[in-house]
Amino acid sequence: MSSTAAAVSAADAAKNPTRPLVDPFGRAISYLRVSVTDRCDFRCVYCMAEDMTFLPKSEVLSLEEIDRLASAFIRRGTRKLRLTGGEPLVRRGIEDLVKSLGRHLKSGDLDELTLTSNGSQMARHADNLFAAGVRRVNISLDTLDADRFARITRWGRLPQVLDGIAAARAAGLKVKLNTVALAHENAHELIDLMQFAARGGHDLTFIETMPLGEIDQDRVDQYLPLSTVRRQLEQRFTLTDLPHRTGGPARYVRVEELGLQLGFITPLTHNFCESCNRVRLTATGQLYMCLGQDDQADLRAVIRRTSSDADLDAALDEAIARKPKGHDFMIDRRGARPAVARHMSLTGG
Ligand SMILES: Nc1nc2c(ncn2[C@@H]2O[C@H](COP(=O)(O)OP(=O)(O)OP(=O)(O)O)[C@@H](O)[C@H]2O)c(=O)[nH]1
Ligand SMILES: C[S@@+](CC[C@H](N)C(=O)[O-])C[C@H]1O[C@@H](n2cnc3c(N)ncnc32)[C@H](O)[C@@H]1O
Ligand code: SF4
Ligand code: SF4
Repeated sequence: MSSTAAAVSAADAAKNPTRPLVDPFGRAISYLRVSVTDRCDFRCVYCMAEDMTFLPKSEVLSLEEIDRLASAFIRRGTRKLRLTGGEPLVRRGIEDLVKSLGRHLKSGDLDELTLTSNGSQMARHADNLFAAGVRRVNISLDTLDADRFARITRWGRLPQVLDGIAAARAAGLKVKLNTVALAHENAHELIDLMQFAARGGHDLTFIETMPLGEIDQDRVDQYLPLSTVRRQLEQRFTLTDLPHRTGGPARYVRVEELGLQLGFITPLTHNFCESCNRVRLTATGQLYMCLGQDDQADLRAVIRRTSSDADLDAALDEAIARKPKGHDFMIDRRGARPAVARHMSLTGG
């Protein structure tokens, strides 16, 4: 962006700080995903290398800084806020942050405060999340087989996650399960996962693996296109398209025979960027305008330099003006093209 354009948006922001954030393609930004930590107690094979190094704690935003940035987005039109990670529930003080952000639900400035979690720590947090106003959580579950679970997550244990899912339900939270479709691991288990979700009254979303960051395995080997999965499911089940959207990228169907709401997240076989409504804040305060691109804006530098909301508004305008049209990642038989070197855990997916 030119310095003149930046100056114009800074002046505009100062005049009208509550103006919604709209990108150059006319897409309003109403969904902020915040990675509260890049650390995790699992090492999923599609997400991280086993010897992953994490950010020094000194670089990570304090809970107050996260609150300030998230609140600025809410003031500028964010209606949905998702805390993610790494594993958000391993961040010390996470319950205080959720409680504090819950004030925006009470004031009506936010429609949804939610979390994406691996479920390992959910059992001890579920009641407090509900009390803070969270009503829905997404929990990752790639398999129901304990050995396979240990192989995929490397450090995770299935019973702990199943307990977490049950505790979330018992606390009154609606659960959406996230399953990354993996060619040689869970391809033959997807229907079992659908039946498990239907029995528990959970929604379920299948996700195509995306080429972000170096991992120890070959992504081409892992990749299972969801267009193939959907065709196979259609031979056995009646899938009715649902208009219902959550503000996230999933397209939903109802699996009539199971009474299940099933989502497909298909960045590779069916790009959904044209209706993108979201940006991502990392634990160090970098704002990524697109999951599949490298460009970022350093919001930590802004809030550590000034307490002025007008300056922060100007920085948000400048960042959103740079939001790209979409991602460039690709996986096919010829290989995988990682558009970005960073791992999913840095931006929280
Ligand atoms: N390519 C792409 N993938 C995304 C985007 N947003 C979320 N995902 C992926 O979708 C998967 C599930 O993400 P979740 O954290 O459960 O969030 P969600 O799908 O927005 O959640 P809902 O609110 O339940 O719709 C993860 O693998 C994310 O990386 C996006 O903007 N682009
Ligand atoms: C990065 S994790 C962070 C939250 C939490 N640790 C969890 O696993 O749910 C968010 C989501 O991204 C998914 N994910 C991680 N790496 C991915 C990849 N390379 N491609 C597609 N989805 C991925 C995970 O399965 C999870 O559903
Ligand atoms: S997908 Fe989630 S649980 Fe698995 S390693 Fe990545 S951040 Fe951790
Ligand atoms: S890949 Fe980028 S543009 Fe596409 S939906 Fe995700 S964040 Fe939006």
